[in-house]
Amino acid sequence: VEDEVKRSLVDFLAKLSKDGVNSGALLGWNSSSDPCKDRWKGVTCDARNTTVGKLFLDNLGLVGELDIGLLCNVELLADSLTVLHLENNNISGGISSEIAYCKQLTRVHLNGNKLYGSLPASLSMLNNLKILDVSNNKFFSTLPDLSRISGLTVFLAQNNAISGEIPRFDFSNLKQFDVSNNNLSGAVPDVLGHFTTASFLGNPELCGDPLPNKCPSSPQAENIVDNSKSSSKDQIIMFVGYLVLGLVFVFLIIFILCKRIRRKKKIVDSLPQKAEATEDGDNSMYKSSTYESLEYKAGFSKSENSALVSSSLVVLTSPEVNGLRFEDLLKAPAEMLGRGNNGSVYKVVLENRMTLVVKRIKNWEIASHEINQRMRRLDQVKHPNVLPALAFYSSKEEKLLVYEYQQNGSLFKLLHGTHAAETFDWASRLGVAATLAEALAFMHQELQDDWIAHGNFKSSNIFLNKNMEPCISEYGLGTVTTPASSSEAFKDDVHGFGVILLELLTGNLVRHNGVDLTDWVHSVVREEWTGEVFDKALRSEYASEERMVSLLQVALKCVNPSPEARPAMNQVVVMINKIKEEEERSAISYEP
Ligand SMILES: Nc1ncnc2c1ncn2[C@@H]1O[C@H](COP(=O)(O)OP(=O)(O)OP(=O)(O)O)[C@@H](O)[C@H]1O
Repeated sequence: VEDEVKRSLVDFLAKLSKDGVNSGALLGWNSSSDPCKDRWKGVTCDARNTTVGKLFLDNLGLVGELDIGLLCNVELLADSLTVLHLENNNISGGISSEIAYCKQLTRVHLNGNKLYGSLPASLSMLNNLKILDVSNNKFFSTLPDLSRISGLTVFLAQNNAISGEIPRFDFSNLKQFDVSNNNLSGAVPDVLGHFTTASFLGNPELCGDPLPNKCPSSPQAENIVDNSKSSSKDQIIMFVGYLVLGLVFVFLIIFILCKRIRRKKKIVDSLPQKAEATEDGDNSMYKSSTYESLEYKAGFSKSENSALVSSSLVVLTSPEVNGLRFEDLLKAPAEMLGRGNNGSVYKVVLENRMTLVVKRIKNWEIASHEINQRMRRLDQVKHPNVLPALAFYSSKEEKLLVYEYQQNGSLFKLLHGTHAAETFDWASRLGVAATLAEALAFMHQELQDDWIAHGNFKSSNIFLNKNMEPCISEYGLGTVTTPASSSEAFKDDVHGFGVILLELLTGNLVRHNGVDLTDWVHSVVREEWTGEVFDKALRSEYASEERMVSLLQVALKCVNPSPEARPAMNQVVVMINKIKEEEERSAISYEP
């Protein structure tokens, strides 16, 4: 490490003493040694020990003035420093605008000090910043506009004295945001439902959703109503203008309503007797005045329709749908749930209250007779954690699959939804991983010789059943039909399983801000900072960190870029069960 870097680090720490003693001496920082080779405490270097990457100086009781300039004005250090941790000390002073020169910073943790002044606008130049924690300090003045930093996922500034309005933030990307207990004022921006009252409380002059107090009507609007100075002529013109606009609007609504009622009447007339039979099931769609049939929703044309005759729907062996006819499906009220890569998905409520999901597959490049064969084979292989197809239809023009509707949603939603993660603890996540591994291994073993892999194994295809157990859906909808390509497809499933493990461990999306989850985890682990990958919601469960690391290792084996190097699913089961046993043993030994 260059002398200039050493000197600036020593000078930086010289301004921060511990119990009146130069903390440099305590941590072994002196210009005559090397921060990397001589392992200065709190310093992490690159793999070749030539540049300083991270400073961890948390909880050291450091007292003195923060001088960011000493770090960021030295080009060699500014170009390599990615992490600055100074949490929970007694440091005072402010953040100087020179912080912008430390362009590589990704994490800045300054919480729990006595820092004051304003947060400099130059923070917005830190393009790589992911986490900025300045909470529990004495910062005042206004918040800087950080909306340009697209990768910012955590912004914490609670418990300061910051004033002014909340500037723009990219709330769609932020995972944590807290500005509670400050002096902020004005309206809370649209947080897209990502954050609750807790993030904004304790700012008496802040108003609007999600806070309970509404904002007063805007001064502009008040002006229009109250402005006694505006001439009466202007007022008359404005009044007439509003009146005309209002009338046009009312006519437009009446016109649209009439059109809708006429259209709905046509559909209702074509439906069989219904709502009475659906007393306590999911009959909301029947009762709703806006439902439309699957036939209408999916837009089956008349010519196609005549080909869709009841005898052509193949009902598989599940007793729940015995005697289901195609007409029943087509006439049942339907709601589109989404459009995936392979086609559209509809929720359909039958007359007998059963709620089904109909998946309409586009461009499934498999011959109809092969689909027939495959679905019948899949029907013979039952596992409690695999959702079976209940029925299917396959013609040249249309391919439909019918599943039972799962009202508890997907694993994807559980992990990444608004109220995600907090209640999804480590033991449950490990349980989900073990159950899925066993179910997938079972299916692989049974269907190896039929060359039927899952084909699209991902968290949005895993659902939680009535008992909140994970169930694999859409097994066997891939396009593989040869033994050679099937072995690759089985390995793709293992990769998909590895990615699900990474989602369970990190709580992150498969692709976030253009960064692939697997690449990100690899890069963090390579830098020997494995603890950072785990979901914040799991970090309180320190006792289990060893098992989390073990599960991470299993995940990394599964996502190995080379398919041959990935383990088979039955090997994965053995590895995960071992981790589960260790977890159970440690849980017992922790019991009082
Ligand atoms: N059996 C089911 N029960 C409840 N919801 C379902 C069921 N199957 C699918 N869905 C929901 O329907 C929507 C669309 O499903 P789809 O499978 O097309 O999406 P996807 O998994 O993102 O894409 P694809 O599987 O085509 O790659 C999703 O919101 C999904 O949660």
